Amino acid sequence: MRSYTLLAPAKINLYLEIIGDRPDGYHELVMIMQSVDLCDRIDIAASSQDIIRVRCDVPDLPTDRGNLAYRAAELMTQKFPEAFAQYGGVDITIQKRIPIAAGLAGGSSNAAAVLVGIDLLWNLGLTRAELEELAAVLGSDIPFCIGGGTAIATGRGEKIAPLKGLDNIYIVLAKYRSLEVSTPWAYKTYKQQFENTYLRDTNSLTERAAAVHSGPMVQAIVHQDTAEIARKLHNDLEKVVLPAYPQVLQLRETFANAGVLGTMMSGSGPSVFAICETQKQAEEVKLQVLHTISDEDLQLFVVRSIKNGIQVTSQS
Ligand SMILES: C[C@](O)(CO)[C@H](O)COP(=O)(O)OP(=O)(O)OC[C@H]1O[C@@H](n2ccc(N)nc2=O)[C@H](O)[C@@H]1O
Ligand SMILES: Nc1ncnc2c1ncn2[C@@H]1O[C@H](COP(=O)(O)OP(=O)(O)OP(=O)(O)O)[C@@H](O)[C@H]1O
Repeated sequence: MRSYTLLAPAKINLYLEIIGDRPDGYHELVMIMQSVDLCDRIDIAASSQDIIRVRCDVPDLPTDRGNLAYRAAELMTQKFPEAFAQYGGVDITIQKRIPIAAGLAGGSSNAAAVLVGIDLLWNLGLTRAELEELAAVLGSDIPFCIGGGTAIATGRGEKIAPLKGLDNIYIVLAKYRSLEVSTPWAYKTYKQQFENTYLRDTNSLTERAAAVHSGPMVQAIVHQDTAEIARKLHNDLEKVVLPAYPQVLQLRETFANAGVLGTMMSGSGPSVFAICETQKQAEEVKLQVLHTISDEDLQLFVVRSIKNGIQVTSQS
């Protein structure tokens, strides 16, 4: 039976601006996404049974349709019934390293890895654009996770324009294990408070996205100017999450006091990341934050920006 091992990286949002809402209940966004080298491992193997089976080393995570990896495999069986009939089912094994419900797109990245893995397993030869289109059916963050690296994401987050990849930037990620923030809650609360700022016509939305595309954050990325990137970090969802979750605010302040180049919440939280000058500083900041907030519930990781999304590491 053929099998593939894939690495599914986490993402952070260097920039997240909510510019409008949509008839489908989602929001119009302009985001700048960045993959980091904190990865889950996904093993995908052809199965002698005509079923999808998901196994995961985190017992709390569902292994049925509640798991995004399962749903990605199910989508492939629906879209490519002939290949499913020819090759049979799939066994998916997930080893989690990315904190769950963290704003780091862990589940999204797992789903992206399953799409890429089944494309290989079934010899479908799908293009990046075709994989992104399938990914968008499953979730807004999943298309980015396919190609990863550094990219602008617009629409509800599913339209991806790659940017020049950043050379090693060292980042500290922090998350309280037991703290979760609901993404629908964050967007709903933002709408309740800031709907008056939403752009209403297509031209204004396009113009705003174009302005971000030629704006200071993208310029900083083009020039690989880490300090400037760190100064231009932005996330509109902080406006609703920080007041409601004092622990997230405390992480932001603790990082800032540790002298990092810049710090921001990722996605809808509750993870907070900090951009550091060097790997050495990142390691020191991690220790300093662990010392300042002496809480066993707090997880910290030193990670590095990477230029790729889903990667195949071995096949047999
Ligand atoms: C916060 C981010 O992680 C930033 O990258 C994403 O915007 C969220 O991406 P995601 O988790 O893949 O989101 P989805 O699974 O597509 O949507 C979850 C929920 O978030 C809200 N949502 C999401 C994306 C978007 N552009 N507008 C929204 O309002 C909707 O209530 C939706 O029901
Ligand atoms: N393979 C998976 N890995 C992690 N969570 C999953 C997975 N499949 C389903 N989930 C569910 O999805 C929810 C969100 O988890 P996930 O780790 O993807 O959040 P996130 O990092 O906030 O995602 P995003 O940044 O895309 O909003 C969790 O409540 C979890 O139960």
